[in-house]
Amino acid sequence: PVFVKRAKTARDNNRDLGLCRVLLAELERHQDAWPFLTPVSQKSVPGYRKVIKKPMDFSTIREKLVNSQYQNLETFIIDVNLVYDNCEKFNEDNSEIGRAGHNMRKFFEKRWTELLKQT
Ligand SMILES: Cn1cc(C(=O)NCCN2CCCC2)ccc1=O
Repeated sequence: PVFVKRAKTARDNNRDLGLCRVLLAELERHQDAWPFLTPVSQKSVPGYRKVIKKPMDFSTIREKLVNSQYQNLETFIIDVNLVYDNCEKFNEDNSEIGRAGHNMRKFFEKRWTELLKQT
């Protein structure tokens, strides 16, 4: 009957750490990465500290990856998406940084789905 649970097939996570390294390297060298390479300066960007509760940037993600602070691919993807969500919250879509955020999110979505489809 339809309600009989089928055994969940776990996906093979053995390549995930390498995948995170590849993905992060591609994000860091993307031409639209410049607003996200280092933490937003809470001193020189008025309002940032108050508005953005969980700041995140590529150098912080790099630090966490190097220090084995990501449990799995999911927690890595959550941090990358936090970069883009913070950017959307703080910047107009029609602004230099707002557009860079949309471009970077699109690029990331495309690349991790491509890499995950790879056998
Ligand atoms: C993601 N984000 C970034 C900024 C920002 O100004 N980043 C510094 C960019 N500069 C580039 C060369 C030195 C620093 C402001 C708001 C925001 O949401």
